[in-house]
Amino acid sequence: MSRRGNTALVAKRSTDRPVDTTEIRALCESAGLDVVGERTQVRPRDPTYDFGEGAVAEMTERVEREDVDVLVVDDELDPGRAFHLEEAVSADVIDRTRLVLDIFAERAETKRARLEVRLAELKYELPRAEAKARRGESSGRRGFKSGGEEPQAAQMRADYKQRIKHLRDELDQLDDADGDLRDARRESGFDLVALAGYTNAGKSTLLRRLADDLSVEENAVQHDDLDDTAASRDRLFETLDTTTRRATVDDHRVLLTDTVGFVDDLPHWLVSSFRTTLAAAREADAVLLVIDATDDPEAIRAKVETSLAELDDRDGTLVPVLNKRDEAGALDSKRGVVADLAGDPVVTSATEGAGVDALRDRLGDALPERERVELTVPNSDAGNAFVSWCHDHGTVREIEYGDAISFAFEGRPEVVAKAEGRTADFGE
Ligand SMILES: Nc1nc2c(ncn2[C@@H]2O[C@H](COP(=O)(O)OP(=O)(O)OP(=O)(O)O)[C@@H](O)[C@H]2O)c(=O)[nH]1
Ligand SMILES: [Mg+2]
Repeated sequence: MSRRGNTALVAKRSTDRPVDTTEIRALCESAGLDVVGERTQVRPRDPTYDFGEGAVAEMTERVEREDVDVLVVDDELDPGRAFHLEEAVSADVIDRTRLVLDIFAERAETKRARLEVRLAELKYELPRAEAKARRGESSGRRGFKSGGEEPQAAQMRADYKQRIKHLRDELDQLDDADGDLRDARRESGFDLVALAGYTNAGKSTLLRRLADDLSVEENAVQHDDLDDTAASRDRLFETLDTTTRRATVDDHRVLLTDTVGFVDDLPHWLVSSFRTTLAAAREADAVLLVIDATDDPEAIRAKVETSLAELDDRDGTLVPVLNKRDEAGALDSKRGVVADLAGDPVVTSATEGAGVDALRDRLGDALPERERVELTVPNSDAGNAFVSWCHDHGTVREIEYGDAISFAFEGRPEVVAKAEGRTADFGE
């Protein structure tokens, strides 16, 4: 972040009372800003400043008096309003989207997350750069060229578009690679489970509860945020990169993937920049939708509705999880709200471990049906090697060794089909 300092004043305008600044303050904190005060206003959007002139004058005075570096506006500001406001208050003005982008940029660790953040930033910057170019052109250079656009502005737009296209292409390639990786994982006998839900709901904490001690992580993440620092910090968007760990659920070998949390009021183009992390959820065999039980029932309703819309075209079964029961107070109505929208939730406390066994049971039921076949192979080196392969790709039961080895094998249908194909190779 290229700001001078981190002292922030929060400003929020709304047409409805009360004007709630809880979330924008939490976002500021996540961005490392020190919020020294707030100015809220109930009124329609002002065409020049977003806020009314009186509020702007007051904010200007506070910026001066309290040495504020940044005015954080809880709204998406169009380029014109942002410019006017910045001129008026003499501080950096950051809108909600920019703030979220700053947090994303700071958290992004994998190549994918960095590309996604950069893509989102370019999409955010393009209209603002255009507005700036227009302001520059309208002051003094008007009439320089008759008709058409100023060459500089046109060139700038073309550059942005080119960079955006380039990033999209790179991300598409990563997507393809991800799809291939998911196929390979399924063929290796893993069921794929994703954790989705709003930021701060407890997804990563729950993932740690469910995961086997032994973790496999092939996600080029340099430092594993799941281990010693894992006493989960209460910051939003703690998880920006998807992280995958192994778990065992009812004999199913499972890969659990954590995803970036949803947040309200983000423009759609920003959410779509992070579509690849959502792909992990959409294409999983089961999705744990983690819901923060400390929210009030109405907030829970709104969040579950949004989450379901994001996951609308998913392939797998959805398992709702109402987490943080240790802090949530009365649960009946909250549970009812979730049950109405998404089915009866499993109630958990990820920090205390309560409900985790029940969650494993529900997850076991949600995973794809497994097939079972009876197999017989020669009791030879090749036969024994095949049995080890079966252990690695599914569940081996009722094994008997004699002249031949016979056993029951259970696994994902594609794995069972492959196993049957391989027994055919033993001839006879
Ligand atoms: N009291 C209580 N706190 C919890 C519980 N589960 C998680 N938390 C806390 O909630 C905060 C957020 O937990 P995370 O697991 O990081 O949440 P997340 O959903 O992964 O958040 P993002 O990565 O930002 O999307 C942390 O401070 C956790 O310790 C719970 O069951 N009870
Ligand atoms: Mg997380």
